[in-house]
Amino acid sequence: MPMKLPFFKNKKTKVKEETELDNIPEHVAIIMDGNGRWAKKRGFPRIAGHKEGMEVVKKIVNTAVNCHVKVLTLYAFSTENWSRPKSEVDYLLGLPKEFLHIYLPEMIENNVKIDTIGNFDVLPNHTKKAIRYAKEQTKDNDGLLLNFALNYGSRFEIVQAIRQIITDIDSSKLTLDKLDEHIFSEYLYTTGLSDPDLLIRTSGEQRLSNFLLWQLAYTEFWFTDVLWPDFSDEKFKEALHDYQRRKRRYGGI
Ligand SMILES: Cc1cc(N2CCCCCC2)n2ncc(-c3ccc(F)cc3)c2n1
Repeated sequence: MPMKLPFFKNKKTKVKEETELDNIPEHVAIIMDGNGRWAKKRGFPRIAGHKEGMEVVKKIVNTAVNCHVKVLTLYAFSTENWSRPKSEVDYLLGLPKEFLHIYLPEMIENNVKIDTIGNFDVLPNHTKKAIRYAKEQTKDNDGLLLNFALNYGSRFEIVQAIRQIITDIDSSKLTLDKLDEHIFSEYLYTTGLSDPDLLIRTSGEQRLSNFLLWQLAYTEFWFTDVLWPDFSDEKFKEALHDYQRRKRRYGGI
């Protein structure tokens, strides 16, 4: 008597339809590079590139909202940027106030929550005042988290984390045996945030420039020659679609 094999009900297995929203990267990080080059190509002063770049920030934020991205981290000012001419540093650190003066109402309307990572305290008072107000005005929003990396440097962030861990171990707030990757990540500016799923860098450069060195360990990188002021919602969606293609498993594991 042949062994009776189990049989499956002749039910039509539901094929999961891939949708536009499948495999959307939850956290997208962007190195917004190429602003100076954009201005130079046009015979404009460098600050014209930064100004145009600020307008693109607003466009890409709206696109990220519409594409259901959950966190958007933008590298706006690095610790290395302090070495630029004072006039350019002053202009750059005036952009947060200018951006928020124009676009904060629209950010609130779109349920965007604004936050920052980086060494905030040493920024100019006018910059801090504008950003503190925006953080307060958006603190209860639960839509896109718009996270500006301001006066951010990853190596500084990692050294600060190590210093604090040593302090906490010395004061018995932490014991060495409890220290692992998860506990370490809680000492970084990005504590509580998931690591970026997708990193976009514009202007053709293919390096990290001291950005999120710990957090990008498993992140997909997408590079484009397009200069940030020329970046568009079409290019942003191209990056998202490329990410979706990489993550598609066609029913496999
Ligand atoms: C320093 C800096 C530079 C800056 N650029 C424009 C984008 C291209 C890259 C550099 C220049 N942008 N663009 C938006 C902000 C900003 C920051 C915080 C905030 F709460 C609201 C807006 C910004 N901040």
